[in-house]
Amino acid sequence: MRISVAADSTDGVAERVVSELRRRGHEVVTHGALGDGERDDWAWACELAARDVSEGRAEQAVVCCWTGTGASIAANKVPGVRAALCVDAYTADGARKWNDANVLALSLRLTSDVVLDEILDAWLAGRPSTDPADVANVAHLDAI
Ligand SMILES: O=C(CO)[C@H](O)[C@H](O)COP(=O)(O)O
Repeated sequence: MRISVAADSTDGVAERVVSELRRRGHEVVTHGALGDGERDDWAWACELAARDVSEGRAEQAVVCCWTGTGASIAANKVPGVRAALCVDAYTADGARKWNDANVLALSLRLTSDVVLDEILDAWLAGRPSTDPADVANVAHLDAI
């Protein structure tokens, strides 16, 4: 899968996100501090990754900032993006299952290497629920 990754810093797990995704066989596009001379402020970097998803250049994205909050807010401003700030495997699994999230937001501060691996395992294995109530909730997001 083609996955766009953005971060406002290379602190913490940002570079590990890229290496882990590549190790698992994914094609990774990078933005912000991980990119090549792009503006690395979180709002700009995370917008670029979210636009990759929205405009079909990537199937999913991972956006990172110190708290993860700004990254998720920026990504969620982009039409068609459902970004979820995930702190563990449970929230990552739920984000894929119940929210059909297409952008994973991470806190560089909170996410240890071990927790990152668990989040990526759950996120990449996760599939959207086909329960009609879940499908209706996700469909309503476009109407809000
Ligand atoms: O968590 C963040 C935004 O939600 C940023 O990473 C945090 O504000 C630090 O940014 P900067 O290094 O530019 O001061």
